[in-house]
Amino acid sequence: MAADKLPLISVRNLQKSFGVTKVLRGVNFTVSAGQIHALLGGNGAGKSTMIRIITGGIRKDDGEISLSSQRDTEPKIAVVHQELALLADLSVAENIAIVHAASARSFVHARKQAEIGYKALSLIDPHLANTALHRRAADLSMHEGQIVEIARALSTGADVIMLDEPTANLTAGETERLFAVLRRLVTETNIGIVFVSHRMKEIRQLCDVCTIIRDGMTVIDAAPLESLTDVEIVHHMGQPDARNEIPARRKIDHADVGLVLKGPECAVPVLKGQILGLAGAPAGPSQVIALLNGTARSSTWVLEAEGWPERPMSPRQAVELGIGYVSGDRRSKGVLAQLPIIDNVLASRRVREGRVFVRRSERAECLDLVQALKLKAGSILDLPSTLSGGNQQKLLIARWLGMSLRLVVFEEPTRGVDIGTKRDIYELIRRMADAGTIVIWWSTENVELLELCDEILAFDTDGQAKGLLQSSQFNEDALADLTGMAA
Ligand SMILES: Nc1ncnc2c1ncn2[C@@H]1O[C@H](COP(=O)(O)OP(=O)(O)OP(=O)(O)O)[C@@H](O)[C@H]1O
Repeated sequence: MAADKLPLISVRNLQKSFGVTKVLRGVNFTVSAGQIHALLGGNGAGKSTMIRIITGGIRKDDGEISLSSQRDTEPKIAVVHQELALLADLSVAENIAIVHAASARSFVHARKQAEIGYKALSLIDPHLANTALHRRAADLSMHEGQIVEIARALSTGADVIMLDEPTANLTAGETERLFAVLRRLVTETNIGIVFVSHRMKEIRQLCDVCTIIRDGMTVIDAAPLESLTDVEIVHHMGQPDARNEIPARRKIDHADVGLVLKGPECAVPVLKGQILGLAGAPAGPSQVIALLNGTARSSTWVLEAEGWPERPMSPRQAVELGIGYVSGDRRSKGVLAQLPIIDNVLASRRVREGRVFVRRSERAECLDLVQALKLKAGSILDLPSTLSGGNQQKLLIARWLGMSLRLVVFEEPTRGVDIGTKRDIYELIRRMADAGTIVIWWSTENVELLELCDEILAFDTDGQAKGLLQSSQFNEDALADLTGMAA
């Protein structure tokens, strides 16, 4: 067998149940050396469960797994999960170096840690490499944490690196750099890479082959990507309607200004029912978002809207004013991990209406919302941790569905969401806007902003607002230029 085709991971007929739910029903998966392998499937198909079994996080019920290395060492697999897994009290350098086990102890080794951290980080973010090595992981933004985790995985010297939705939260420029590094690693060191993503454009840009899992079974096994069209891929994933067009927009009344966002040297009027996209690195959009969701303690941005203060003083006040917010950081700012799905879904209604006692009708109310989003859950009394990543994201959106809101703020709402569900979410966003709600939406996926928004406010990497694009001026290059991310 040619060295570059050596199977590094070989999974045959993998089976796994959680209680009575059979999640994996015969998964085959082969990752070869020198290959970037797209692992595809709808939300809840079983991708993360398989990864957790391969890496020893949970036990299989049945099936064969064999791992090989190209060196004379134990095979090593590094994973970047959808949810960040940094040790909050350790520094960035310590977090990166910790995977190099024996070197994480003495003073000399502390210097070594900084060296390892610097080398790893400068692969994708030279600025972070120069500034963040000694910061505590707890003080990093989600975006910075994501970069640190990826850098850590890249620095392990693993035979296979698995990346689960790594580009959510990365800007276009960072994604470009990451892809270049991955390609270089594969060419120079002949490792295998597994890329789990729902972003078709990126999959095509980066990957050589794909495996598609549907309802816990492999339906396409390591096929070259060029042998499948997008429509075929989506069809194999069991999402026949995924390429439906989003219905045309209702006409917006241009005299009907709902609020004005006032920033340093700019004022952006936003019409009722308008979808305003925020594009660019998080520095700028996160200031606007913090202003709107009531978490900004001081801000260079203020609001001007009838009956509203310049700045909501707390998240509670924001909800009471009729402002909804879907956080991009679902683990620490979104999902209420200790409460069942029903409480998670109904949380904002309860805050808004000051409900203290749980109403009997709430069960039906929750089931309606779960159904409207096709949220795949065993029972609404289960904890959110039993949901797949994409379904946890739907849970956060369900929270605001059907509520009468003046404004809703979305932060990467399609993060980890499969292609079919993305279209459902786009439609929901459109419907909210058509009902007169202002939608403010930050996404790092410029393509979706260009498809759905009426206007896009672009920020450069330093957080300065650089321009407001009207829909007639929309194109990818203009947006890349304004956000300072032209390739
Ligand atoms: N501990 C658990 N208990 C019960 N069910 C679980 C548990 N972990 C996962 N599941 C279920 O297993 C199914 C597969 O989940 P998994 O996370 O593997 O999907 P996925 O393909 O990675 O989806 P996504 O694209 O949304 O991340 C889901 O329906 C999920 O609800």
